[in-house]
Amino acid sequence: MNDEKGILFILSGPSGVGKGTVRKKIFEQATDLKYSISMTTRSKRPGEIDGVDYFYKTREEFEKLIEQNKLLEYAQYVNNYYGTPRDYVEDTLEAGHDVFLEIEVQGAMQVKESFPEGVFIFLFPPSLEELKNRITSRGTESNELVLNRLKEARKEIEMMDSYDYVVVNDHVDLAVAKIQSIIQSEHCKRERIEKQYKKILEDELT
Ligand SMILES: Nc1nc2c(ncn2[C@@H]2O[C@H](COP(=O)(O)OP(=O)(O)O)[C@@H](O)[C@H]2O)c(=O)[nH]1
Ligand SMILES: Nc1ncnc2c1ncn2[C@@H]1O[C@H](COP(=O)(O)OP(=O)(O)O)[C@@H](O)[C@H]1O
Repeated sequence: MNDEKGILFILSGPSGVGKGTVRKKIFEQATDLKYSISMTTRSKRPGEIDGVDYFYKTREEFEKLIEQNKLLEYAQYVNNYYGTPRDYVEDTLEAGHDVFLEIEVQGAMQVKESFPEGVFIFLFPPSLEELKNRITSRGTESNELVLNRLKEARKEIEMMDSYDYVVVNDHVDLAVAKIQSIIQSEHCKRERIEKQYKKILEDELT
C-alpha cells in the first residue's frame, strides 16, 4: 500500500466539545496516523509545549505564513489565528501516511475545497448545556470568552450536514472507538475500490 497516498482525516466541531481530549486518546494508543501540529497566535496555556501542542507564532509571523501560502487553511478564532502547515500535510500524504487534523469548522470547510476526498468527522456535544459545562469546567476562559465560544458553537452546528460522519462525544472512550472504526472502514473502502479498479484494468487487457 505504500505507493498509495495516505488518507486525510479531519476531526472538527465546536470548541469545548472534546476534540482535543478525543484526539489525545487516539494518539495515546498505537496508531499509524500522523497528527498535524497547528500554528497559532494564541498564548501558550500552562503545561503546553511549543512544537508539541502547537507552533506558537506572533501575528507578524503568522501573517507572513499566510502571504507565502504556507498554510493549507487558517481561521481567526476568538481573536487569534489558527492554521495547518501545508507542506507537512501534503508531503506526509504523498509518502503514503494518513494525516489527522483537529481543527475548527471554518478551517475544515477550507480543507474540503482543496481535499474533497478527505474524511470529515464532526464531533457533536450531547447537548448545548453540556457543551457550556465543558467549556466552563476547563477553566481556561473568561466568562466573556465562554459566551463567545457558545455563540460560535450554535453557528458551527449548522454546518454539520457538510460532514461525512457525525460522532456524539457522550463518553470519550465510545467516541474514540467510533472514530477508530471510521478510520478502519475508510481503509476497507479504498482497498476494495483499488481491487475493483485493478480487476477492470486486467479485464480490459485480456
Ligand atoms: N482552522 C483551524 N482551527 C484550529 C487549528 N488548530 C486548532 N484549531 C481549533 O481552534 C479552536 C481553538 O483552539 P484552542 O485555543 O486550542 O482551544 P480548545 O481546542 O478549545 O482547547 C479549536 O476549535 C481547535 O480545534 C488549525 O490549524 N486550524
Ligand atoms: N466525553 C466527555 N465527557 C465529559 N467531559 C469531556 C468529554 N470530552 C471532553 N470533556 C471535557 O470537556 C472539556 C473540553 O474538552 P477539549 O478537549 O478541550 O475540547 P475542544 O478541544 O473541542 O475545545 C475538557 O475539560 C474535557 O476534559
